[in-house]
Amino acid sequence: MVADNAAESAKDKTENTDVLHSTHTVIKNALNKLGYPDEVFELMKDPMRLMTVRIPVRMDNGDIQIFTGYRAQHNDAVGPTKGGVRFHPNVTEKEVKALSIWMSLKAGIVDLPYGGGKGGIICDPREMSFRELEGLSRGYVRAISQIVGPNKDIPAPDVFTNSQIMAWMMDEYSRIDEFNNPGFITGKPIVLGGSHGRESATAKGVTICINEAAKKKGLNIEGSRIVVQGFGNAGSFLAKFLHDAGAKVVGISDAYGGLHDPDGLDIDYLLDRRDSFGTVTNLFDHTISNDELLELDCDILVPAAVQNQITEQNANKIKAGIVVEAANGPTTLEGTRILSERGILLVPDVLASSGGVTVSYFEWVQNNQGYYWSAEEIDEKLHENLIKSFNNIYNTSETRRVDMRLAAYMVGVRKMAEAARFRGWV
Ligand SMILES: NC(=O)C1=CN([C@@H]2O[C@H](COP(=O)(O)OP(=O)(O)OC[C@H]3O[C@@H](n4cnc5c(N)ncnc54)[C@H](O)[C@@H]3O)[C@@H](O)[C@H]2O)C=CC1
Ligand SMILES: O=C(O)CCC(=O)C(=O)O
Repeated sequence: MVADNAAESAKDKTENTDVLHSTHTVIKNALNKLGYPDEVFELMKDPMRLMTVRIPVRMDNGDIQIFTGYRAQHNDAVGPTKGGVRFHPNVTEKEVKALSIWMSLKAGIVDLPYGGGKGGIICDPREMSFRELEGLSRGYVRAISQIVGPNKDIPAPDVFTNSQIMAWMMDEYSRIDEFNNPGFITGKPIVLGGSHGRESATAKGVTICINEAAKKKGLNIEGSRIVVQGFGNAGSFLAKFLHDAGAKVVGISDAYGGLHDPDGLDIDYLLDRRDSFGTVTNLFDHTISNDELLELDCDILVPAAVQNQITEQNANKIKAGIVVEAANGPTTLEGTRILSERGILLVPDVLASSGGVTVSYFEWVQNNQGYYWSAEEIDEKLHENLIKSFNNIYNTSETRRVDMRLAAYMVGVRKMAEAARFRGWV
C-alpha cells in the first residue's frame, strides 16, 4: 500500500528507493492538500498509456540484438504529452512511468500546454557504434510511430541521448509520415529546426533557480562554492554558467568518480576534455567517489546525474545550505525530510530542471509557426517563466508551510486536475 505522506514512509525500516512509490506519495499528499477526491489520484497515479516495444538491431559483428524500449504517456488532459527519451542500461518500466508523471508536473509548474510523456531504451550507448545507435534510434521511432506525433506526444533528449539522436528520430518519423515534420521531436540540431538555447536550457533553468534560491538565503553567487554531480548536458553547462558568474566550482563528477579542488576546478579545461557522454574523470589519477563528492564542504550542491543519490544514509552529512535538483529524482523521500528538517533549501527537480522542456516548448512553437526567434528572445522568455515559477512555488511553500517539493507538486497537479475535471474524466 502507498504510504500517505513522507512522515509515514519515514517509519519504514528500510528506505524505499522506488521512484514511482515516492512520486505517488507526494502526489497523493498534494491532491489531499488541494482538496481533490481520491479518484483524481487514481487517475494520476499511472500513465494513461504505456507501450513496450522490442527493437531488433543488426550489430556491427553481424548479429541481431533485440532491445527493449518503453514510451509512457502520463496524461493528455491539458494537451499532447511531452518528454525525453533515455538510453541507459538501468531503464525500467517503473522508472519511465515515474519520469512521465514528473513531466506532467513540470508542464503544470511552468504552465505549458502539455501533459507528461517519457521514453527509454535498455541499452548502453557507450558500448555501441554510431551506426548501431542510428539503427536503434530509427527502430524505436518505427516501433512507437503510431502513438507519437507533433499533436500527440513529442519526444526530446534525456540521459545519453543528444541532438544527433533527435535528428535520426526526426528523419525516420518524417519518412513514415511522408513529409518533413520537425515538430515531432525537440532538441534537434539548429539546421533541422532546433531552437537556439535548447542545448543549454536545462542548465540555464537550474542557474536561474540557483540565483533565486541564493537571494532567499542571502548568499552571493560570486565566490560561493559549488559541487555538481554529473558532467553531461545538464551538469557541464551548469558548471560553466556558474564558473562564468564568479562562483568556485570545487567538485564535479561523472559515472566513474569525482574531482575535487577547494580552490576551484578549471572548468573550461574539463569542458574541453569531456566526451560526448559527459565522461572526464577517467583522465585523472586522483579521483574521489560520488558518495564523497556529495558530502564535500560547499554552499550549493547540484545533483545532475541519476536518481536516489541523497538518501537517509547521507542526508545528514550534506554540508551545502542549498540543494538544487538538476537531475530527475536525485533525493529520496527520507532524504527530502532530513534536508528539510535541517533547514537546507531544497529546490525540487520538477521545478529546477524544467528549463529543458520550457525551451523544447519554444522549439515546438517555432516549428509550428515556421518562424524562428533569436537566442536573446529565447533567453528572455526562459528567464521570465522560470523566475515566476520559482517564486510561485517558494511562496506556496511559505504560505502553506510545506517543503518546496510538496509545494511544487501542489502547483504542478492543479492544471491537469482541472483540465481532467472540465473534460468530465473525474
Ligand atoms: N537533458 C535534458 O534536457 C534534461 C535532463 N534532465 C535530467 O538531468 C540528469 C542528467 O541528464 P543529462 O545531463 O541530460 O544526461 P547526460 O547523458 O548528458 O549526462 C549524464 C551525466 O551523469 C553521469 N552519470 C551517469 N550515471 C551516473 C552515476 N551513477 N553516478 C554519477 N554520475 C553518473 C554521466 O557520466 C554524465 O556525466 C538526468 O536525471 C536527466 O533526466 C532533466 C531535465 C532535462
Ligand atoms: O525537453 C523535453 O521535452 C523534455 C525534457 C525532459 O525529458 C525532462 O525534463 O526530464
